[in-house]
Amino acid sequence: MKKILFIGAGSMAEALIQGWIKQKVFSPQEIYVTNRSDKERLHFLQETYGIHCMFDQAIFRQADLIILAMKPKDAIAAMRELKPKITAQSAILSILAGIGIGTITELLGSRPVARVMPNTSATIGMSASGIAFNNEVSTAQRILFLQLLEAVGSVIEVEEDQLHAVTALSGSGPAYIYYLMEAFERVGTEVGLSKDTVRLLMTQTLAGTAEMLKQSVDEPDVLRKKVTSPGGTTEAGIQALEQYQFNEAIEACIKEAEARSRSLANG
Ligand SMILES: NC(=O)C1=CN([C@@H]2O[C@H](COP(=O)(O)OP(=O)(O)OC[C@H]3O[C@@H](n4cnc5c(N)ncnc54)[C@H](OP(=O)(O)O)[C@@H]3O)[C@@H](O)[C@H]2O)C=CC1
Ligand SMILES: O=C(O)[C@@H]1CCC=N1
Repeated sequence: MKKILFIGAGSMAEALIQGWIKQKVFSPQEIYVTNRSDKERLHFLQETYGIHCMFDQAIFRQADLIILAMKPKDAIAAMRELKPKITAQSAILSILAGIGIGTITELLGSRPVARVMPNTSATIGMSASGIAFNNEVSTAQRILFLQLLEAVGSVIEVEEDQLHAVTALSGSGPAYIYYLMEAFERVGTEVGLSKDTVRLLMTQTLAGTAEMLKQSVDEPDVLRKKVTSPGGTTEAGIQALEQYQFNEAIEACIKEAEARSRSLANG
């Protein structure tokens, strides 16, 4: 029986807990969760998933794996608080945006650390995660960390510095798509459809488009041109996107998010 300890009980901790329980990676009895002060939240998680939220402090010393899942702005204080409670035997899996492995080992001592950037689709086993390791991670631990992320979606190993870009793209990515869906629903209803119909049409369109990109040998621009008839509706739509500087907006979006990830390391 393993002891998996989450420090932080927010939306991303819940996504991983849900995913790991659903995929039977860990049983609820193996999962321990703590936060700063929100008792109601812990009660909810305990009732919903059957995990441990009120437990003996000895668990801190016995944890096989500790997951850092607080906001980056709270991370330094949380790690300072954590250090005296834990032993050298616990490995760390950090999902903190921006905060480097060097900072983590500086505060928690030299130990195996996997720095991961998942996304909230881990809830349904569809996360796209990036991962980087420090040199303390053994081959067996590396395989185990990869399995943990594969259980909740796909995972790709990157250089640690590239995790800022991963954060800007796939970490934040679900929010961009939800924002896009909000716009589709708003405008779709203006042009005569019900919100439910727009949701049905556009979720299937997003899923179908993603699957085409996965299965096709063609680049996105080739696939786009196959949709775009000369003088047709798509051409009119794309011209409007260009007129409203779609490319500039996307460039600013990703670069601002990447820069923010880098700046989160500095508090
Ligand atoms: N949300 C997302 O889509 C993604 C988030 N991440 C990363 O995951 C991390 C968590 O994000 P998210 O789940 O959205 O955050 P939330 O704000 O939902 O949750 C943060 C949690 O951290 C707890 N916390 C704060 N300080 C401490 C402390 N000193 N000791 C113990 N627990 C503490 C909070 O407790 P309390 O409520 O009691 O204050 C809360 O349970 C962030 O670092 C973020 O960058 C990564 C990928 C995607
Ligand atoms: O917004 C954030 O900072 C976190 C990191 C990626 C998704 N959410």
